[in-house]
Amino acid sequence: MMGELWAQMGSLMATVVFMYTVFERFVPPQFRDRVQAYAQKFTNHFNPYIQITFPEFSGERLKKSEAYTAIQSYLSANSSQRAKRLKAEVVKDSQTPLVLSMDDNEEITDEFEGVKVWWSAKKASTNQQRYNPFSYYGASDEKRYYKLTFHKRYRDIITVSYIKHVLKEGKEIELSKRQLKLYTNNPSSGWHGYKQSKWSHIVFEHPATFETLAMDQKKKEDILKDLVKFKKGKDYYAKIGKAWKRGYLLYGPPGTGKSTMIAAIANFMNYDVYDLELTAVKDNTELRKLLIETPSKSITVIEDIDCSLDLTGQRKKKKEESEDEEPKDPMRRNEEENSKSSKVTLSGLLNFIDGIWSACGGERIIIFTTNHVEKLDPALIRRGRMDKHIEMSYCCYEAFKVLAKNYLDVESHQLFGTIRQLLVEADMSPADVAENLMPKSLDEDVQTCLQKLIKALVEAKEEKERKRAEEERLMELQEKEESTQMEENNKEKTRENVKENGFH
Ligand SMILES: Nc1ncnc2c1ncn2[C@@H]1O[C@H](COP(=O)(O)OP(=O)(O)OP(=O)(O)O)[C@@H](O)[C@H]1O
Ligand SMILES: [Mg+2]
Repeated sequence: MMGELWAQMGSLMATVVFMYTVFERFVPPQFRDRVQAYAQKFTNHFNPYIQITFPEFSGERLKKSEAYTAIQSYLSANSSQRAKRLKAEVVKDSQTPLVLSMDDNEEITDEFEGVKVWWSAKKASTNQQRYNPFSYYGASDEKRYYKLTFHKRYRDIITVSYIKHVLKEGKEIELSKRQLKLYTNNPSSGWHGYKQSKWSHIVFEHPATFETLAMDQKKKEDILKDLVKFKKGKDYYAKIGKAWKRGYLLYGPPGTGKSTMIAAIANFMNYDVYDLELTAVKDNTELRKLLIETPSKSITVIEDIDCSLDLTGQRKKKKEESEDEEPKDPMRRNEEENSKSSKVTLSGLLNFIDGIWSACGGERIIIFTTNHVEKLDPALIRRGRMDKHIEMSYCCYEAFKVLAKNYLDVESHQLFGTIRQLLVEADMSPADVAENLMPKSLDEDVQTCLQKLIKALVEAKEEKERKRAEEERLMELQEKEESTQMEENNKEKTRENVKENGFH
């Protein structure tokens, strides 16, 4: 039986070799293309399978194809179990340094809605014999590509749904595996020249997560729900005709976890962070250039927005000017306007966030933080612009319990009751609570750390009471002064009346 099969294969091979020799010998080169095309047509007529290739490099400038990379990730996720020959590569910017993918000429099968397809990784050498120093494929001029084969009966399902599904999943796998980055803006003096760019980055490795973030549980769940809704909201935002972006304003006293929350959001969403230092931005034009370079799936952060700029200045100045009775010297006015236009302004920032920026790529989050929400211009924080205002407050009992679990690995203790009471009476930031909870030496046990915190809380409570008493004293003093002043004014008025009317 086997012998017969070998004999048949041998004669088939011989026929192929014979036909190839005839083709090379007798068909003149100018007709070879045409003969090949006819032969292809002939075989296609009987071949029920369709093949699609996805080359590694495409386009005129031979850019690495996004589709190829996405397919590679998609296939890698499965091929390490299914393919027998694997290729191990060290991939830059990935959480797992060694990535396994199917080796050249290896084939695996996949199934989609009951349809079977075949994927193979191929490598072809180009005809270029000469060494080409500008080649994208390296000295050997090898072209790699993936080949997808399926039955022509399933043409629609594969070309319409399956390929879309592969690319989407591949991209998601890529994103979940990549290392997050923290970008900071370079001063514009360094924007030009070789290899200079507007943003510099380092690997973002902040360990903060929503589990370790100490805050009111309900508030935390609320934020998480909001983020999940945003992540899945592509179609929803398109339906309502709104740009797919979300603005958060985090406000609260120092050390209450605003920056920690940003890190937790980045880790949860798997987004890069673009930390925009406004004081290093010269004017609105520069601001636009920086913002336009932030990609989708990113968080743009502007910390301490109240300190970065006098964002309310412009509006106030305008008002003061209109109240000014004397018109200004035109030269001075010109100078002032020039200096104004060469700065980053509130309106420049807002116009850009609301306008063009929203149109260039979705899935972006912008976060402002401030210690003084009351100082911000209402225009900056109105709804629609900053979708969610999140107050990060002094440590409450629930937040303390998270910190005690994080720092001391305890969930209950007899001192918790005292601490609960003191947290209501004293104002202490989670940063200070954490600092007191952290054991400073090996012989500091849970009891010692909790007592340390109680002592600090008692001091904070006394300090708060002292401050309140001082404020009350000042208020009383001010009220007294005002009433004396009013009495004086009344007396003055009576004296004037007496003078004018001439009677007592
Ligand atoms: N809510 C919190 N949960 C967990 N850790 C916290 C929290 N708040 C503060 N911390 C701890 O305190 C440190 C300082 O907190 P963070 O920098 O997030 O405060 P912030 O609100 O951004 O302060 P600032 O207003 O000064 O920028 C963090 O490194 C973290 O360890
Ligand atoms: Mg901060």
